[in-house]
Amino acid sequence: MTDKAFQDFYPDEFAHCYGCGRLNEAGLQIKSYWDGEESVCRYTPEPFFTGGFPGYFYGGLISSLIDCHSAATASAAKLRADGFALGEKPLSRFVTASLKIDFLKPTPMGKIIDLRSRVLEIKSRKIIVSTTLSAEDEIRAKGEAIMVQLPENR
Ligand SMILES: CCCCCCCC(=O)SCCNC(=O)CCNC(=O)[C@H](O)C(C)(C)COP(=O)(O)OP(=O)(O)OC[C@H]1O[C@@H](n2cnc3c(N)ncnc32)[C@H](O)[C@@H]1OP(=O)(O)O
Repeated sequence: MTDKAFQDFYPDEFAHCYGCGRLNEAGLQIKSYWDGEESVCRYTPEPFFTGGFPGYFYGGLISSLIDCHSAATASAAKLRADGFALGEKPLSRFVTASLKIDFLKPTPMGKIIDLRSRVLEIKSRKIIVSTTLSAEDEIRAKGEAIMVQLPENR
C-alpha cells in the first residue's frame, strides 16, 4: 500500500505536464489514486479559472482534468494489469490519442471537483478510460479517452 499518487511515480522526464506533472511548478499538479476498481482525483479550481459566465468553471480546464486523470489512470491500470503494485517499477507514459467530453451541466466554482474513472478496455498499448466529473454530488461532465502507451524510445 502507498499513499502516494500515480503521478508521483512518473519518471522525471515525463513529470512536466501542465495538468499532472509534479515538476511543473506553474501547473495544476493533479493527484490520482485507486479506490477499488475506480481511480479518483479531487481538485478545487482557482478563482480565475472562470468560464463563460461568472461563478462557473472553464470548460477547457474541465477537459484538461479529465484528460490528465485519464492518462494517469491508464498508466496505473497498465502497471496493475502487468501484475505490479505502485512503486514496484516506473509507470509507463500514456498519451491522449482521442478525447471526447460531454458537458452535461454547468460546474460551479469554489466547490471540490470529484473525478472518477473506470477502465473500459485494455488492448496491448491502447487503454480506453471513462470518467465522470462531479461537483456537489452531481455529474457535470463525462469523458471518454483513448490513451496510447508511448514506445520506450519516444
Ligand atoms: C512525452 C510525454 C507527453 C505527456 C503528455 C501528457 C498527456 C497529454 O496531454 S498528451 C498530449 C496530446 N496528445 C499527443 O500529443 C499525442 C499525439 N499523437 C501521437 O503521438 C500518436 O498519434 C499516438 C502515440 C497517440 C498514437 O500513435 P501510434 O503509436 O502510431 O499508435 P498506433 O499504433 O497507430 O495505434 C495504437 C492504437 O491506438 C488507436 N488509436 C490511435 N490514435 C487514435 C485516435 N486518434 N482515435 C482512436 N484510436 C486511435 C489505434 O487504432 C490502435 O488501436 P488498435 O490496437 O485497437 O488497432
